Amino acid sequence: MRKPIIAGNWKMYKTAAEAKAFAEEVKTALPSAEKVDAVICAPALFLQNLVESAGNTDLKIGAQTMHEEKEGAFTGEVSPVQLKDLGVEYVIIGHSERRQYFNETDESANRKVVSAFEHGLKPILCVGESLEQRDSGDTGNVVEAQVEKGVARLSAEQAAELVIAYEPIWAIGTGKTATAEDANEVCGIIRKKIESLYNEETAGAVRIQYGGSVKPANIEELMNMEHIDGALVGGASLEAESFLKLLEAGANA
Ligand SMILES: O=C(CO)COP(=O)(O)O
Repeated sequence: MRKPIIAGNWKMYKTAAEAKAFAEEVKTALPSAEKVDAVICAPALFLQNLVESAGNTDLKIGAQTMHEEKEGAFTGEVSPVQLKDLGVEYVIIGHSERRQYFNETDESANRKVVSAFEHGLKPILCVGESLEQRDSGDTGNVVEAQVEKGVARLSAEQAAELVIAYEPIWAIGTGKTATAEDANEVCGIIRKKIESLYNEETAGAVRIQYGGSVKPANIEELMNMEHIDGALVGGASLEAESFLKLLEAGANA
């Protein structure tokens, strides 16, 4: 049985005061950590304060990206060692917005995933097709290739610990959600790919999230699907009340 994982991706939203108020509200109302992993991936600026606000509650804090090197002359970047040092636990890698606007590739995502594991962070690797790729029937091939390149050099134990987020690009921030069946089908393709690259046990352990316009109104249906183990949520993770509803749905799945 895979434990559901609900992660909020705040992207470039909120002020420090808003971030703190969110954590203070959410941390007192979390469902049991035995039932769901609750993660907020915040702008790097707020990570330290959020880790402090979350304290020893079950609210886990994640970054939205990181550099692959542990240190160096990389102006503006944040290293995995720095994140780990703050008490950050998760890191989103290869989000489609990073791929689109910041030239990230499957290869750079792979280097970051490997580095995250090396430095004791839990990576959430994002994959997903564009509308054009979906319309031309390429979804399966595109996502399989992203997964294969993304997990290169990972051991079976690491792959089993990985979280993969399937986020169809056309569903992000558009209000368009993949149907639960379509999302489940692609998450199933991802799981099969992990099985072919590793083994059945690893494929059975890897957690696969769906992301793209997830909200309290549609999460239950998504979470009922066999291969969907959680959600990576943008807009609907910004308000405490909405995030708590998503966590509740995750805990009850
Ligand atoms: O990109 C996303 C999460 O990483 C999805 O964003 P929305 O939930 O706002 O569509």
